[in-house]
Amino acid sequence: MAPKVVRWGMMATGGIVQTFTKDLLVDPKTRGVEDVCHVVTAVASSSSKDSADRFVANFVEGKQGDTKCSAYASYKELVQDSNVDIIYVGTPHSHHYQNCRLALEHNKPILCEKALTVNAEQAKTLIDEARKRNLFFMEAVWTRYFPLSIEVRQAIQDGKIGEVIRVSADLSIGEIPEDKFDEGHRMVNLDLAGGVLLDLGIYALTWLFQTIYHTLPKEKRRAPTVLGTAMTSEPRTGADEATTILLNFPVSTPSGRSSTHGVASAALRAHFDFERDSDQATPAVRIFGDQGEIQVFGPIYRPSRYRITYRDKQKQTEDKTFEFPGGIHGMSWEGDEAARCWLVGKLESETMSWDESLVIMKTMDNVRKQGNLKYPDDIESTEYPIDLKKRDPSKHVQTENRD
Ligand SMILES: NC(=O)C1=CN([C@@H]2O[C@H](COP(=O)(O)OP(=O)(O)OC[C@H]3O[C@@H](n4cnc5c(N)ncnc54)[C@H](OP(=O)(O)O)[C@@H]3O)[C@@H](O)[C@H]2O)C=CC1
Ligand SMILES: O=C1OC[C@@H](O)[C@H](O)[C@H]1O
Repeated sequence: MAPKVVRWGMMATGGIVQTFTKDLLVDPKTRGVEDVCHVVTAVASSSSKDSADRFVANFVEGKQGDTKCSAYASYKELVQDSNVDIIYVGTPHSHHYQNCRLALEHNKPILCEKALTVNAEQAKTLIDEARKRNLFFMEAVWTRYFPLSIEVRQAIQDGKIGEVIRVSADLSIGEIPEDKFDEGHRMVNLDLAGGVLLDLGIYALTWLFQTIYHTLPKEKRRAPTVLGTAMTSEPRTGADEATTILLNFPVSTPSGRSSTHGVASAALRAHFDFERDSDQATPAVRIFGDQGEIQVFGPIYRPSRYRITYRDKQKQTEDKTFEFPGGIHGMSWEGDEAARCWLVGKLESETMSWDESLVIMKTMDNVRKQGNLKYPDDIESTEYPIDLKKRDPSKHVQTENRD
């Protein structure tokens, strides 16, 4: 049977939208996907029509046969385009709430970049709105859809390492912020909800949640308590440049244990593993079970290798490495998932459910409260519409993507 075609509309023309578009337009058959395929039928830039035109010329034209792609100079025109099935929101997370409200208001399903919003109240408002309007809505946490992540979750559910006692996960990127990011960069700019918690810490939390919380049957999933946090401010902007979090997940195991611990960390100046490309590499995620351990090698947003070691020395250590088929960066799998969900009329993806997005946002709210980290009132607000602070697009520093 011919694959079903899903028509995407891209909201923004920045770094991540470019990467996502490139991945989406790689032939799905290269990754064994036969049921869906993707085209990009519209792109919008809030800075200029020129930027949207350039995007179409560089990333879309010539990559999807005869399918045409419109270029718009406003997000409003994009959400009004009837040739678009689903919108990918790739703006800074400070803007997700306003941008998603706009799309939902025009009855468009959404795949929205992480972090879903700035706070849990905004996330809940969007979820309620999507539910009310019967629209698909998903946080684009790409890593969850990697074959590697699926296998690791399955290994835990199969009991390969016994009961999970503790999980630690780190995403520290080893950059000197004063050299790497000017004060306007989204990584450190509070007006764009900059800082490591929402940008990088969310991956460490993703690993804790997908291995401890998500591997339980739905009715047994309980929000963790936040036992402790440490937060360091970036000297120029006050954004968090290092955050460490200790979580306690309530569980109920056959052996009578009632909690599983999670330790999540993220930082700009430290690095998860300076030896990452050598045979001295150390794992950035460690899932400690009572019968063994699963180690995932970083960067944890795009891991390609894991190892399982066993208490029982008769059992062989297992090492597994993954390829990125068709030369993809790794974002196509979440695109396939969103397309499939939308095609069958699902409102949410099981793998990144509304419940889990919300629990994670609540956890991050709690961490920020303890660290006394606030963003400007307009980006914390649930009011809609708000004209967020104007920027000068000529001063915008576009993110380059790391591998
Ligand atoms: N999943 C992943 O691997 C990654 C996810 N991300 C997430 O994607 C989002 C965007 O990041 P990224 O693409 O790196 O950022 P960029 O700065 O490269 O691009 C963001 C784009 O958003 C649009 N935009 C709208 N309003 C603003 C504003 N006030 N300031 C700046 N840009 C604005 C601009 O596009 P235009 O002018 O065309 O409207 C801009 O190019 C973030 O939420 C981030 O967390 C980022 C990197 C990797
Ligand atoms: O989501 C992300 O993943 C990759 C990182 O390089 C980037 O800063 C972050 O936003």
